[in-house]
Amino acid sequence: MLYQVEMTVLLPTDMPEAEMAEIKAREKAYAQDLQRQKIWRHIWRVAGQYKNISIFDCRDNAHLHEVLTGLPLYPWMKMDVVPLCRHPSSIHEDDR
Ligand SMILES: O=C(O)C[C@H]1C=CC(=O)O1
Repeated sequence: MLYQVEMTVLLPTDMPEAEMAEIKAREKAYAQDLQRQKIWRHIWRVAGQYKNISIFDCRDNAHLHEVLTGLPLYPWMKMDVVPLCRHPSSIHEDDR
């Protein structure tokens, strides 16, 4: 199942820089691993904001929940999830 997820990152301004850098490094590794597994299909930066719009391909809602709550930045994120289904005019066979 495909999901559009909008993630807004809201880090506290008083978080020590070293801690922030360590969390962001773990986040990047986690995100890139999921992209290699084809679970995190697309990620786009929303211009001018600490926010991304992503497409996930998960087995079901529980799998998406597991993936999102596993994000190292999850405690500092606002998530907006939109479940997607195939558009009848799509030419992409892997849109499900
Ligand atoms: O930068 C972000 O949008 C937040 C987060 C999502 C993937 C990643 O590497 O960081």
